[in-house]
Amino acid sequence: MSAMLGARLDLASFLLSPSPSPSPPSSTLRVRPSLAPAAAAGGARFHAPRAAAAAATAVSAKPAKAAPLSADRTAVRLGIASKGRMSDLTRDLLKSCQLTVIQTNPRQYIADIPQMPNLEVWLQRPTDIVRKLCSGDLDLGIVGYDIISEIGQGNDDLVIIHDALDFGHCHLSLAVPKEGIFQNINTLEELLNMPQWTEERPMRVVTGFGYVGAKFLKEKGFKHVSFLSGDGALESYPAMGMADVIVDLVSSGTTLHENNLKEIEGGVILESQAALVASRKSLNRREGALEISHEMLERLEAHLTASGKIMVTANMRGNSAEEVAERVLSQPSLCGLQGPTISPVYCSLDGNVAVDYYAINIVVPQKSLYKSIQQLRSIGGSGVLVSKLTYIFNEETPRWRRLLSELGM
Ligand SMILES: Nc1ncnc2c1ncn2[C@@H]1O[C@H](COP(=O)(O)OP(=O)(O)OP(=O)(O)O)[C@@H](O)[C@H]1O
Ligand SMILES: O=P(O)(O)OC[C@H]1O[C@H](OP(=O)(O)OP(=O)(O)O)[C@H](O)[C@@H]1O
Ligand SMILES: [Mg+2]
Repeated sequence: MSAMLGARLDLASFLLSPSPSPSPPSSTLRVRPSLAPAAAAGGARFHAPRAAAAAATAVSAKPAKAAPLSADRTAVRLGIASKGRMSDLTRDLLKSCQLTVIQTNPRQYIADIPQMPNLEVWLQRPTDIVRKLCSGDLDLGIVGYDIISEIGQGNDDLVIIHDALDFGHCHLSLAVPKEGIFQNINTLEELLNMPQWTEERPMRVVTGFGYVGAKFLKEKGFKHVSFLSGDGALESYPAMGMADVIVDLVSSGTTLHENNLKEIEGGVILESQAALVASRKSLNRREGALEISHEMLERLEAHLTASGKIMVTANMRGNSAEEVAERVLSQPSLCGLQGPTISPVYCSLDGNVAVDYYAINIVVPQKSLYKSIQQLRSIGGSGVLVSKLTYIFNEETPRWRRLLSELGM
């Protein structure tokens, strides 16, 4: 399902901007960490989540405030998901960066990455990873941006190092039943203006995202709303009569569809994918944390830049490298990352060294492989070799420069 147009959080601007702007744009989440979900929602008629209010309170009671840096450990700590869909995907990504996580027993919660001897890997629930970054018990973490937003509550100590690890793609969305009083409700505006919502009978929202959900609805002008917190199978709540609408994660849209629910225009609260996040305090003060972050960022960027790209090598007859280059550059699919690399192929001819052929190297997107081969052939290319790329290291990554400037370095 394609994400609907609506207010979205801009991944790059959240948490990475140096300081809260005096009047943040409505699409940017930036909230004082001390606000409890209900308080963040504002107004007496915004009722706090009921069932799991305790969990929400626990988060706000210990607002995501940075604890003093613990001096009694020297290792840098990375938190990754211990179970669930993010767990294997995180390990797979690290493995692709030659950072294989070694866990001696699947029930052990500590593991290591041999290439990074000063790094401890802790296997934790995603929500706990964010809490422990805020409390100073972890230095780095890989979790979904949704969880960073919900649990981090705009805590300034959280800094996103890489905001697009290219897995765990989903969006947090408000969805309503397809039928009944919602039959003709297709936009957030229409939902807001429904006469049904009053102080006595607020719109009941079930969600695991009490903080972000309440903040969104408040910003959109909803006044009569009550929240019920649930951990899973939220799509069943409207049919059970326990909630009117839901705020939950969506990726394929199948769960909504199968439970007779629909998304509405303007109802997308945030877009999410896995991110590498750190504690600012750790990066500034824990020995080795910044160096490890740099190496991880470099490896991640190089791997993610290379994924989906291939290297094509071919030979081509020609009078000069320039002439061959002109032929190659005349083809739209053969321009490569920064133009083709063309080198002479030297051969021995009657006892002399001669150049009859040139070798061409180009990096092209995997999806345009066949088109590239056709174009190479059409300009006289032969002996085409295709190889997978593991890494593409560009110059210093902009994300690293942004991180340093965010840290005031
Ligand atoms: N349907 C989905 N598609 C893609 N990513 C998702 C989806 N649902 C959740 N995610 C991402 O995965 C993260 C972990 O999800 P969640 O905490 O629900 O774990 P899980 O894998 O479903 O395991 P469980 O719910 O059984 O604990 C979320 O924070 C989000 O970033
Ligand atoms: O759009 P879809 O591809 O259908 O995915 C959306 C579903 O995925 C997540 O649930 P999950 O699978 O984590 O189950 P849970 O509620 O038990 O955690 C989310 O809470 C939705 O229910
Ligand atoms: Mg789940």
